[in-house]
Amino acid sequence: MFVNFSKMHGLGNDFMVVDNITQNVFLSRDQIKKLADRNFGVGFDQLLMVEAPYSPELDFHYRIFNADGTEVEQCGNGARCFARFVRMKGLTNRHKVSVSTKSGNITLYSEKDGQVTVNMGHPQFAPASIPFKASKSELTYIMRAQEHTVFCGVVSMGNPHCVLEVEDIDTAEVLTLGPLLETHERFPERANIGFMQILNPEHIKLRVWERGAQETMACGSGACAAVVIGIMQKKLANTVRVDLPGGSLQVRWQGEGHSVKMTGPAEHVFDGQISL
Ligand SMILES: N[C@H](CCC[C@H](N)C(=O)O)C(=O)O
Repeated sequence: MFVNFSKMHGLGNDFMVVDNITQNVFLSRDQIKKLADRNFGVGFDQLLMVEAPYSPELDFHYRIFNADGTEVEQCGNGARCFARFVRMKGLTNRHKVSVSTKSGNITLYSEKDGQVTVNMGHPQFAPASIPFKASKSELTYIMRAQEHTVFCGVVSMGNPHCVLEVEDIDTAEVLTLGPLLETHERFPERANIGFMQILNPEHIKLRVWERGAQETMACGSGACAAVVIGIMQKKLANTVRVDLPGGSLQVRWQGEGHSVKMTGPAEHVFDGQISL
């Protein structure tokens, strides 16, 4: 079986994007893990599948698989690349597309300057919606992992996020605390772990240890989660610049009852074909 794909990235968070409308591709978890391998496969953080919509009022269905082969509910950087891919491949000529994901519907807007804005939907805080083991919803939780005790915010952007505030992003213990918290027993579906340094209410720095992909150059849903947590803790304004190792995103949120908007680039690197 041959699979045609595009290699794309959002600020270095990189993707293998497959048109599963004009192709009929089924990949097992093991095949996805092999394709994700940066030495023996294509190499990517996530695999994105473009599929036909499940209902007439939507334009596409959007499936996301982490490098470890697990299917997940949301990928913000991937959504921007999805928007560029469907126009680039002639699957639509619309600047605004509505797509369903495992966790709900999102809307993608291809801007004239080449950037893409994603309406990421409403953040969810109820522990059961994350999912997260807690008796009630709190602004800040205490988490213990081995010898570490940390204070964090927890939110779902469709996918689960745990956000810690740190003094200095460059010395944050991302590689030790990240995996410990990703697999913490209080996260039954695991979680993405964000390390946020607040420079001022309109500007943060962020590193993310991603569930199923380790530390990535950028995490779109993680940027939204960090801004939402910062706003809930009354430390951030409603429009924030988020500097990630791979570049910057703009995240906007007017508060509870509103959806989160994220704007940033989406780059096409090359097209390829792989035989399986
Ligand atoms: N690792 C995430 C999926 C990809 C999210 C990230 N690449 C983004 O841009 O939002 C998870 O397991 O929920």
